[in-house]
Amino acid sequence: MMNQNIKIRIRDLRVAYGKSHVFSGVSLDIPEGAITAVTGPSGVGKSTFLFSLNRLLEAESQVRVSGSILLAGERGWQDIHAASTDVYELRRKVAVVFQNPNPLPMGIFANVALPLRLKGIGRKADLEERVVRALKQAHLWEEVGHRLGSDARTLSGGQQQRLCIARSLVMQPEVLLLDEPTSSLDAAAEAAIESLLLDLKRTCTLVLVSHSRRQVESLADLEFSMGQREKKPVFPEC
Ligand SMILES: Nc1ncnc2c1ncn2[C@@H]1O[C@H](COP(=O)(O)OP(=O)(O)OP(=O)(O)O)[C@@H](O)[C@H]1O
Repeated sequence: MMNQNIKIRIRDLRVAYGKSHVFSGVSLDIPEGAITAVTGPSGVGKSTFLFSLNRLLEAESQVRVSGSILLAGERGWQDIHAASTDVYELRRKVAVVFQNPNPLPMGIFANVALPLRLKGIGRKADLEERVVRALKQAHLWEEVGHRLGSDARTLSGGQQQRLCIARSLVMQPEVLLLDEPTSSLDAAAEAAIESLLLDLKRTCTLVLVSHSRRQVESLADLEFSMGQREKKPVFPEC
């Protein structure tokens, strides 16, 4: 049964790149401990919407975001755009997994341990305990536990994607944003990730951009379907 607590409350969200609006007036409650699928035609703004949820869009020049996004926490609602919000801490709580796996050119253990090391956690026993836990949560431990020093790029595509999920999980996020995480994978690797996502919703709130109707129907507790707006042509000056 779906937990009905709200984890993210979005009101009147609007995003534009320069003068071009991607979407406006988006209001949505994302339930805690559930999988919310974001669907819609190509170019409608699914990735843009997803990356607005942990302020990743701010890395883009010319982007304008308005409206409110509130994150539920132990001390009530946190406005993610408030001056008091630490953006690095926000991205620890609301982590992202991208479409293509992006392991760093280093060992399997080192990849997962990196966010901990960057945070100043360097004690060997702490690192080992947390990395093993994340690899187990990502359903990868059985396959890599005996070769933790191997270069992560020697893993298969599906294993690399689960490694990237482990690298996010090691910081114990509350929300995981997934941008078409299986689109570059074969059917077996896709099935492994899907079973992992179903497990993860026991500890995390998941927001999943997906183009696969089958995937949405088998995984999602809620679907947020973004509709295509009619766009007027804008010709460059010549
Ligand atoms: N950095 C950027 N600068 C300008 N326009 C951008 C930028 N990033 C995205 N856009 C535009 O914003 C719109 C939405 O893009 P977005 O990638 O969010 O769509 P999407 O629904 O995720 O697409 P797809 O399903 O193809 O991945 C598109 O028209 C795109 O061209």
